[in-house]
Amino acid sequence: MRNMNKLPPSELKKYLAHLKVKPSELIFFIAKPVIKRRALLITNIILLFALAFLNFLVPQFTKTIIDVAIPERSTSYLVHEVLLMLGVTALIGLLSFANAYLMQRLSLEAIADIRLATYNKLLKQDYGYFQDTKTGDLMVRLTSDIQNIQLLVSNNTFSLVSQAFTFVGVLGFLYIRDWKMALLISLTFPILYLNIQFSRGHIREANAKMRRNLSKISNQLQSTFTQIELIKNYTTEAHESVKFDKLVKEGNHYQLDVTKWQNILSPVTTFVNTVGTAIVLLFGGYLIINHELSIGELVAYISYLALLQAPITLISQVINNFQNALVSYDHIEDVMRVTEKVVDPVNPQPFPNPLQNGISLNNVNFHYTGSESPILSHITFNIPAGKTTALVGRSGAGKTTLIKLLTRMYDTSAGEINYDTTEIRQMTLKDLRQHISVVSQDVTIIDGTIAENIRYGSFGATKDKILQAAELADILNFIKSLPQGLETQVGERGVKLSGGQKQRLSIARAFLKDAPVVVLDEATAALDNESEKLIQHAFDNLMQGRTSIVIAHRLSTIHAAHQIIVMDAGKVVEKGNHATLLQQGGLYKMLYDLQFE
Ligand SMILES: Nc1ncnc2c1ncn2[C@@H]1O[C@H](COP(=O)(O)OP(=O)(O)OP(=O)(O)O)[C@@H](O)[C@H]1O
Repeated sequence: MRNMNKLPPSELKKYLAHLKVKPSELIFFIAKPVIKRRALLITNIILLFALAFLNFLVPQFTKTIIDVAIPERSTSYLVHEVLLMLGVTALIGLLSFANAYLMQRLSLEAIADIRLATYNKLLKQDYGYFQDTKTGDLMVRLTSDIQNIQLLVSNNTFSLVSQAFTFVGVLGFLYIRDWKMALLISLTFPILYLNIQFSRGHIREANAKMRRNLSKISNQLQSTFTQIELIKNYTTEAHESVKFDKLVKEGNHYQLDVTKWQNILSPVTTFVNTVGTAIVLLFGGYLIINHELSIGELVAYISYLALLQAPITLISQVINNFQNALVSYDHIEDVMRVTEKVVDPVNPQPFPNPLQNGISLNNVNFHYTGSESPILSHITFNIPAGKTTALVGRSGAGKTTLIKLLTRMYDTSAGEINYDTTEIRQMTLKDLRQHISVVSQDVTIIDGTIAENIRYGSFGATKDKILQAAELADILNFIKSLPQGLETQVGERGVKLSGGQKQRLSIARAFLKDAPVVVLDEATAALDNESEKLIQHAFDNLMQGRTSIVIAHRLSTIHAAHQIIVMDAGKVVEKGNHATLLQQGGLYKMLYDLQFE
């Protein structure tokens, strides 16, 4: 996946000014999973230092060849030194390979820890968190943001450490040999650094704009193809063409900007590097003429110069990677620092199974975070064990919200919900939710086979159990009619399931779960009579002997409910059974009459 999350430097600066995290926190964050892999880390550090030392050694062979072997006219010494040089270079190649491979392993393993921790933290978040956060933002955190951090745990960063070591060593060596020459060379370093920073800044800016332009172009293409009927009916081809042309030209402008800065960077860098070489040649040449330096030493100095220039290029890259990682870390910390509100108790009580009395709601109030107006107020009623309670009311009355409280997707703002005598917050979320099956209107079908869909959550279930659950949910005949039966792929590419079939599949899933409490949210979408009967039959089977709460949209289906709770604008306005409520002539009767007019 292309990393879309690298900000252009102009925005990066603004972002960095408002970060909630400190650079030291990022270092600690990355260091933790890296240090945990002690063996890999130590091996990599040893390899890096060995490489730094070997790189320092190579110019010494050239020096010896020019200064000793050639003047002494010793062929054996010459061959000996050349072979040694080749051997060391081959060793450098081998160690570089091992270092790159092991470094990548360390990086991938450490980042896997961070990715998993972020994913687990997200999974633990309250249901409400996902309602309030954009899915796209969460996706970016787990992909591009993590990728930015991974760039920091890379060979570049680590080799910067070893190159810095070489840098200090070589520069120190040069200062001791000839401080004037070393000083003059050092003067070229800030120029080199500023040139790289300046040009790279422009390249990054233009690159980021180019990425945005590319995504605009792809959006324009997508909307053109999906809205082709609209375009043709309103003859807006010319209008769309002008928009497209503008985008392409904008892209060209950024592309040319990248080319311009890349082509400024490279000759300027070469020139500044050559100025360094010229200084060495001038000074070195002067020293040779005065017999203060050997030719071999001069050649070695020129090789050392390259070792001094390499970390300067690298440092600019690492600084940029660090800044990007800092922004991404801030994003990840946004997730990490959210504390869940719906949490397990310190001393949990077990779910009272089997329920003796049922579920009671005492003076329950609720409002969503951010909205002050109550969605539910003063809700008090009992849901008797082993019987069916129906919730009815106009759209928006708060029925679904009430059900979300029963499974503790949200905590009540005030009041209590008790399962027998155990208050809902005294049980662990896992224990509570394992004892409740929810069949909601928006059935979730996972991308997989029919068997996988039924088995979801009861992973150990045998094939016989799955078939039994399918039969009880009135979906077995349909499954048998499919050529691949239980192994048929549903989801994106597979069989298209009808709304009714999806509902019955989720009822089968609930049968397999076999929880003592069931919550059914009847589908509001109109189903044909046959499908409705099948679902009703499956529902009746599921409710048999269980404590059931059903949100009924079609009032014909709840004649037999033990109790009907009528809600309006977040309050319970009527309670009773079908006959008594009709007699009362209130809201229930009105809704009922409306449906059968
Ligand atoms: N996540 C949310 N944040 C803020 N308000 C919400 C949220 N979900 C629902 N609401 C509001 O809460 C009220 C009750 O909604 P709820 O879904 O509980 O009603 P309902 O009785 O189940 O309706 P329907 O029969 O149409 O499904 C509505 O006014 C709705 O706009």
